[in-house]
Order: sequence, then C-alpha cells, then structure tokens
Amino acid sequence: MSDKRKDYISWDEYFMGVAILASMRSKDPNTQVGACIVSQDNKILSMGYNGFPIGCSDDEFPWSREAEGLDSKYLYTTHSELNAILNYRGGSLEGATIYVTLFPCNECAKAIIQSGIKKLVYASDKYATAVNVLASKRMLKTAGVELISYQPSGRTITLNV
Ligand SMILES: O=c1[nH]c(=O)n([C@H]2C[C@H](O)[C@@H](COP(=O)(O)O)O2)cc1CO
Ligand SMILES: [Zn+2]
Repeated sequence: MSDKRKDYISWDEYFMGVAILASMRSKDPNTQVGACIVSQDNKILSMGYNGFPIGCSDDEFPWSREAEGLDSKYLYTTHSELNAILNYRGGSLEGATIYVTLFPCNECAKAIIQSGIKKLVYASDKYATAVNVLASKRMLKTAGVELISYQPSGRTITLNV
C-alpha cells in the first residue's frame, strides 16, 4: 500500500489562498482585498473582492483615493466581504467562516454579523488604528464572532496559469 502525499496544503492555506487569489481580480490600484466564505464542513460557499457594483465600469468610475466629492473611489467600491456575502446564491451563511486578506471595516462587520457568520480569519490588519476598524472589532467581539489572526505557513504557492 502506498502512503498518501505529505505536502498537500492545509485548509487554512487553501481558503486564505483562495481569498488572496480573489483579491488579484481587484482593479483598485492601492489596496486589493479578497474574501472567501466557508461552511462548517470546509466547503467554499462564496468569494468576493473589492470593486464597483455590476454595471459600473472600472474604466468610467474613479479609482482615486485622494480626490474629493464625486471623484473619490470610496463612494463607489463594494468591499470584498460584502461582495462575498451578496454573491452567495445558496441558503443561509449561519455558522460559516470568512477568510479575509484585510481586517473588515465597520460596515462589513455589520453584514458579517447579520448574515450569521461566526468566525473570521484575517491576514493583514494594516488599518488597525483606524476608527472604523476599532468599531468593527468592538461589534464583532460583542456579537460573539471569533477573530483569528492568520499565521502564514511560510509556504510559497506558485500557479502556472
Ligand atoms: O474592509 C475592507 N474591505 C475592502 O474591500 N476594502 C477595500 C475598499 C477599497 O477599494 C480598498 C481600500 O483602499 P485604500 O487602502 O486605498 O484606502 O479596500 C477596504 C476595507 C477597509 O478595511
Ligand atoms: Zn468593509
């Protein structure tokens, strides 16, 4: 009897890897974010990345983070976490886990909590001191969502696509 492969990727590497891959679809020149929602039995339910709503052209709407008023990207981008939740076409997300490449903002936290997601695994927390992230953590913790800081395995995964 032959032994099984030993260097297969872990569930965490797989799901965070999918979130990272989703982020690579983002057209945001500054921050690309990806999310992957997973069921309690390790099935991928949905994915998302930050971008403009369907029908709002990436070439017509602005990607500027400095511009004020109607030319700011912040008015138009749908965040990766919200996109992943809205992209889901199944039933309930109750009890699911969301893998995110960046800690979610307060608006995404509300959507995560209300959709019944119970666990959040995040990679970067580069805006940790921003007031919206502090508010996000306050809500997620109060609502009982488990927050797990992803520990990179150190493995490099190369895709020849
Ligand atoms: O939770 C988040 N999820 C998410 O998708 N984003 C997106 C919105 C913007 O397109 C980008 C943030 O842009 P910037 O880093 O230039 O401020 O990341 C931003 C946050 C904020 O934490
Ligand atoms: Zn958000």
